[in-house]
Amino acid sequence: MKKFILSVGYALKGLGYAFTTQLNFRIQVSIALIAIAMGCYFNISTSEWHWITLCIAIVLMMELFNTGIEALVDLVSPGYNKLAGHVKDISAAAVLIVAIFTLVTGLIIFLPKILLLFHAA
Ligand SMILES: Nc1ncnc2c1ncn2[C@@H]1O[C@H](COP(=O)(O)OP(=O)(O)OP(=O)(O)O)[C@@H](O)[C@H]1O
Repeated sequence: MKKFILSVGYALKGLGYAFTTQLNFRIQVSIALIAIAMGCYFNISTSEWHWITLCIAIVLMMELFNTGIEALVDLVSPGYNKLAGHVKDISAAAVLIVAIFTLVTGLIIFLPKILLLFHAA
C-alpha cells in the first residue's frame, strides 16, 4: 500500500513538472476545463461525455509523453543531432494527430448545439 501511495506521489510530481514547465500542457488543461464547462452548459449526453473525457485523457497523456521524450532527448543529446531532432518532431506529430482528432470530435459534439443557440436567439 505504501509503495502504491509513493507511486501516486511520483505521478503527481510528474504532473506538477509538466504543468509548471510546459505552456502547451497548461493551455490543454485550460481547454479541457472549457470543454467540461460547455458539456455542463449544453447538458450533453452520456456518450458525448465519454468522447469528451476520452479526448481530454488522450491529449493530456500524449502531451505528458511528449514532455518526457523531449526531456530524455535533451538528456542523451544536449548538442545538435539530426536523429534527436527527428525524435522530437515525431513526438510532436503524435500530439498534433490527437489534437486534430479532438478538434473534430469537439466540433461534431458542440457545433450543432452552438448553432442552435444562435438560431434560437
Ligand atoms: N538536440 C537536437 N538536435 C536537433 N534538433 C533539435 C534538437 N533539439 C530540438 N531540435 C529541433 O527543434 C525543435 C524544437 O525543439 P524543442 O526542444 O524546443 O521543442 P519544443 O516542442 O519547442 O519544446 P518545449 O515544449 O520544451 O518548448 C524540435 O522539434 C527539433 O526539430
